[in-house]
Amino acid sequence: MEFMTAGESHGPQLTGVITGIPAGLAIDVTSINDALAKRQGGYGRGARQKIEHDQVQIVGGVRHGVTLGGPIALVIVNRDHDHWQAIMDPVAKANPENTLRQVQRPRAGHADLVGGQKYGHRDLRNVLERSSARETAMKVAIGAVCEQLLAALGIHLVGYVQSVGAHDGGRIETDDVTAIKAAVNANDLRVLDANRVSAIHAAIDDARHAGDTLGGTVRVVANGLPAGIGSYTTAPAKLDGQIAAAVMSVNAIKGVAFGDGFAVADRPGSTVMDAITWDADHGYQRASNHLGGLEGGMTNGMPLVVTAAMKPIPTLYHPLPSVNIETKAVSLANVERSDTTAIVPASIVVEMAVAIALTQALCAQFDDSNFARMKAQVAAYREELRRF
Ligand SMILES: Cc1cc2nc3c(=O)[nH]c(=O)nc-3n(C[C@H](O)[C@H](O)[C@H](O)COP(=O)(O)O)c2cc1C
Ligand SMILES: C=C(O[C@@H]1CC(C(=O)O)=C[C@@H](OP(=O)(O)O)[C@H]1O)C(=O)O
Repeated sequence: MEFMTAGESHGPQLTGVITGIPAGLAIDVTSINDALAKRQGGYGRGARQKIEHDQVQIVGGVRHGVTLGGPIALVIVNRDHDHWQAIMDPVAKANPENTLRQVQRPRAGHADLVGGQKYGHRDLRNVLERSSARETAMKVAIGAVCEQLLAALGIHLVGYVQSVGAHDGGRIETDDVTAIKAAVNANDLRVLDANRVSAIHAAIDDARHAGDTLGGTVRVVANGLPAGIGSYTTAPAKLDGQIAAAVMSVNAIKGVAFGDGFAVADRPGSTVMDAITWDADHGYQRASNHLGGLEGGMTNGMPLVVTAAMKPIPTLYHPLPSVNIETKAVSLANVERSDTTAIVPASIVVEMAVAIALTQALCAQFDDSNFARMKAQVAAYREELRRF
């Protein structure tokens, strides 16, 4: 399974194409739109989300709610394009007199300067329109299709905010609880401890008032994966590498870890390895899950636990010094309308990145032509594992 997205942040639409999803998979548009709505939510978002009301249109590869086996084509319209028609027209020639919304003072931490240097753009808007995380709306729609395949195989994912940076340089943690799913759906911050929400809102307010921004960490848990997805045999076949690449490709994600993460480096092996157990009903399991469900580049049947670190939003309303690329004068960086933090949307974008990577691994390992055949193969494989 492969996918591609196209489209600029203020262009007419986002377009997505997915190949390699088997025929015969039921697709529910409502749940794709629910995922899109979650991505638009969260405290600390900028004004753009008041304009957009993301809804997917399926325009290829699905008939009467069931996949056909061909490329699946998806569209999400950018409502904000109405305000940008002349500036972002894909066809009409630019009016050289109209310098409105041109960008010449690159923002540190965004793609502006290096993207301009690499692609030869003097108007850095040509960079930021595509480097914008607006693209993650389509990634979520694609991931929501993947989650439907995974759910039909008994594999369920949830993403949530684990911590948010604080304006004083500290960190506000949210608490892990067992009823992750219910709690995640219960509040807009997708955090698990309601008492923490007001502290997090206050930290985000502080940052906004100071013209500053915040990052944080998000966690994704996937339950129901059979052991042995991925492989130890070659570097590109290792599932941990595939998931890390998918998660790191999300805008502003700067770190990824599995299970207990970087902490394992400081602990003795006896407290990090997960002891092997066996019973007739479940076959092999692990007594703990420090390694986050991965051994040797393969799932081991325990929940997959992925944590990702997001840097603060690069656009600062109190901008850092920059350089005007035309005059070379020291100038404050350009200020674009922006989020103060996007940690809540990041929790669903990272969840969907993991869903895409898992779907790719499953489609590579089992029949990817017909979903009923894939499902039967996965069920037979689960039984083989139980009897091993
Ligand atoms: C959901 C989401 C929303 C974002 N919103 C903004 C934003 O409003 N302003 C901004 O400057 N960066 C925003 N970012 C981050 C930038 O897109 C990102 O930092 C930039 O593309 C540079 O890529 P890098 O941080 O991966 O190096 C957002 C990221 C995500 C995941
Ligand atoms: C549009 C989205 O996020 C955008 C991501 C983004 C960036 O630089 O990454 C900058 C902002 O764009 P705008 O200037 O149009 O408000 C965000 O709103 C979205 O998430 O739907």
